[in-house]
Amino acid sequence: MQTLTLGPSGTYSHRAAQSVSEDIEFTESVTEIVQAVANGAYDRGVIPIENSIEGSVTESLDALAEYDIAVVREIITPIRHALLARGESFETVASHAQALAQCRGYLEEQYPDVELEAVASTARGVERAREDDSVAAIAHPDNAGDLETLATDIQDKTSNATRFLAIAGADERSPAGGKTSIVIYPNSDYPGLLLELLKPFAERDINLSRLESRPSGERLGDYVFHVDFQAGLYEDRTQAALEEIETLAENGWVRRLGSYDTEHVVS
Ligand SMILES: O=C(O)C(=O)C[C@]1(C(=O)O)C=C[C@@H](O)C=C1
Repeated sequence: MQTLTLGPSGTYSHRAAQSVSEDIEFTESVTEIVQAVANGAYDRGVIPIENSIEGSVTESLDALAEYDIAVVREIITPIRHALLARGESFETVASHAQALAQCRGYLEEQYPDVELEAVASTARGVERAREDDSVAAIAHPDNAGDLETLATDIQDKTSNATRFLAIAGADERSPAGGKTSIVIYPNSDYPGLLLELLKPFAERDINLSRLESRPSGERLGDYVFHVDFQAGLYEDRTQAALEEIETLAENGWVRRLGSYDTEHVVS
């Protein structure tokens, strides 16, 4: 299965994608991954969606609201960062913005004067450190190669974990699975709207595992809601809840991304 994920080789996305396929290619944009799967250029994509310290990967959420794809699996993996460099004297730390944020406390305490450089991925940061001895990288320790591992486990919490989604073409959307993701764009605004959108789940005892709002981009204060819940699309209660939500969102749209199961990858 041809799979596209965030590169270059050695990213955490790459590690998660290895549980999906052996045939992996790379790009340095999450939006491009979703786009390439939506237009059929790849069978699968693996994208980071949420981190336990830093929260949403907003580019991923926005791409899921924009392109018609299916979510077919959720992959949760612990994230343990190392500090890698050609030597001990460096002036800049390069990594993915999420990784820099996950190590904020460590960096402020140990290296208060370094500059932080956000790059497309952790593995791209490693390439920067390889090219330039004034740059250190934050990445998975397996990326060290000829670099020195100056510190390990530098994330601010040992429980640091990221949730990835495996995505496929819309024709592979499945009703089966213990979890479902949907995106709601009500395109209206009145007191109690969000309460009304959530009631159909509460009334059927469907547990929400996540609710995130993102700007619709249409006008200030107008939102798209990303909702994950612990039930499958195959269940009657899910279908009934979604029918009610579709009626409430008749000025906008509801996208059913699909049902899926969770895999925990420890690597
Ligand atoms: O840069 C990487 O290695 C990625 O796979 C991206 C990413 C992210 O976007 O959250 C994935 C896991 C970690 O949380 C840090 C970075």
